[in-house]
Amino acid sequence: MNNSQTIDFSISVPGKVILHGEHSVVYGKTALAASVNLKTRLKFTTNVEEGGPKIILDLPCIEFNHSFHLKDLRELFKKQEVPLLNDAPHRTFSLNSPDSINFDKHLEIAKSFLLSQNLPISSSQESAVLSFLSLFWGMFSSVDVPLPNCLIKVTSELDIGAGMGSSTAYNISLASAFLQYIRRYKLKQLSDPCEISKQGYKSFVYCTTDLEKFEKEELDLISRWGRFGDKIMHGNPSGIDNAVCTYGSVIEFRKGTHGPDIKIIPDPRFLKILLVNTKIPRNTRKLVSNVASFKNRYSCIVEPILLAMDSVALTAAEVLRRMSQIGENYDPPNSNALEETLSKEIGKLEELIDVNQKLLEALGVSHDTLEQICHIAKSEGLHGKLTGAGGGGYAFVLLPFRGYDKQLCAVKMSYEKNHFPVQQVTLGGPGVTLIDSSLSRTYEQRRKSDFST
Ligand SMILES: Nc1ncnc2c1ncn2[C@@H]1O[C@H](COP(=O)(O)OP(=O)(O)OP(=O)(O)O)[C@@H](O)[C@H]1O
Ligand SMILES: C[C@@](O)(CCO)CC(=O)[O-]
Repeated sequence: MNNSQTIDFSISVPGKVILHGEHSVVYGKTALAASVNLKTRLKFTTNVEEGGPKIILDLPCIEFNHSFHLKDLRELFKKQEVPLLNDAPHRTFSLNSPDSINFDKHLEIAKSFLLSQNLPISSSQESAVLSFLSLFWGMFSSVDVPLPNCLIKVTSELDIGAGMGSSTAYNISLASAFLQYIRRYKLKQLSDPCEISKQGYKSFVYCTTDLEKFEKEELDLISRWGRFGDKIMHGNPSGIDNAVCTYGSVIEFRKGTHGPDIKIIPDPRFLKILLVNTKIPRNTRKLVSNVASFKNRYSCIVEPILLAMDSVALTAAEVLRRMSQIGENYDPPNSNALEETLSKEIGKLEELIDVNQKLLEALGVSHDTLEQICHIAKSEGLHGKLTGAGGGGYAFVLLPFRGYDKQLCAVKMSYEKNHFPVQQVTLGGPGVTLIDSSLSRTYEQRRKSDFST
């Protein structure tokens, strides 16, 4: 690849809704989450001119725009190697080993770099920029690829800080963009294995067959780096958010000592929800730490609550699997019996939603406003619960299989009267999606020159 050739591409990443298992997933219990049709989008363009090589980071959602000069970033790379756990040597590190980074030290160095930039910055901007710097430094330090002179712009349809995974979608979009740039720069011959590590680092032989999409192993890598970025906002995230934003669809997730156990449930096409925004800001890290301290103080009470949450998630996963199967055979108008079964299955999901909301309340992560929203749903025969870390943010209300127009209209009116914004969303759908327009152009040029010779 020629250095002066422009690379531009877009990445889109969905937000997420946790259906069951928020908080209990942190303690190794099962959780269920789905992607939503609201996205974060990243636009990456190389070769920005004016004022020397730099990376322009444009984040309109949090009103941040700054140019980082490449010479400053190069200094950071030269002065300091990425710190590894147990002071392991750098020959043990590659792009494939985000988990071997000493995160606290890494973050400390990124913070002092940010301080040296002398930027007036809010706490939300600080988290986003630290994620950018940490991912950038972590992902580029071991690879034999020059730093990109580029513009990175991230926009989003997701509300920020409300439990819809905006931070994860942001981190996953950055990790995907850095990986795409590295692939575009390094992989000249598709399908040929290529060493991408610099000398002095652990060998990482990379191979891909398609630069216009990410393969399973590449998605796994993106998800692991996304979780690395999430640590800045969340402390020690369970990994469910990065998994669902990366792979999309509906996933059953459980943490494990050797990586998470992730089962993808084929899109249960009849799942529709109404998202209701409390407009109450909350902080995921704080809520997770409140539950930890509650559990420390009352382990014998909290443990059974977490166990009950596990059973709720496992039972709901079985219901969703049955719904997916029904979906495969569904052929209206000849499916009366299937429709009856579907309504019954959705009825079970409603019961599980009610149980879980009570359990979350007992854990101390609900809020009067979230309960008011669930109460309004109940008054119209519908069922809702908080989603994500709780304490504010969003609740969701499950919509029945059909015939819910009157109820929907009534709850929407009540929510609007109480100034809670609502949005109807579809669950499931794709995870990270890549559109590389410069690649299509390159192929087009290649095709043209093939014809002319
Ligand atoms: N589009 C974006 N542009 C820049 N920064 C973003 C963007 N989306 C999220 N962020 C960063 O993520 C932070 C919000 O993270 P937080 O975990 O509190 O909320 P969330 O991800 O929306 O909710 P949850 O993690 O519970 O699903 C913001 O303060 C900002 O630093
Ligand atoms: C509250 C929590 O369970 C979900 C946040 O989206 C935290 C986590 O899983 O890391």
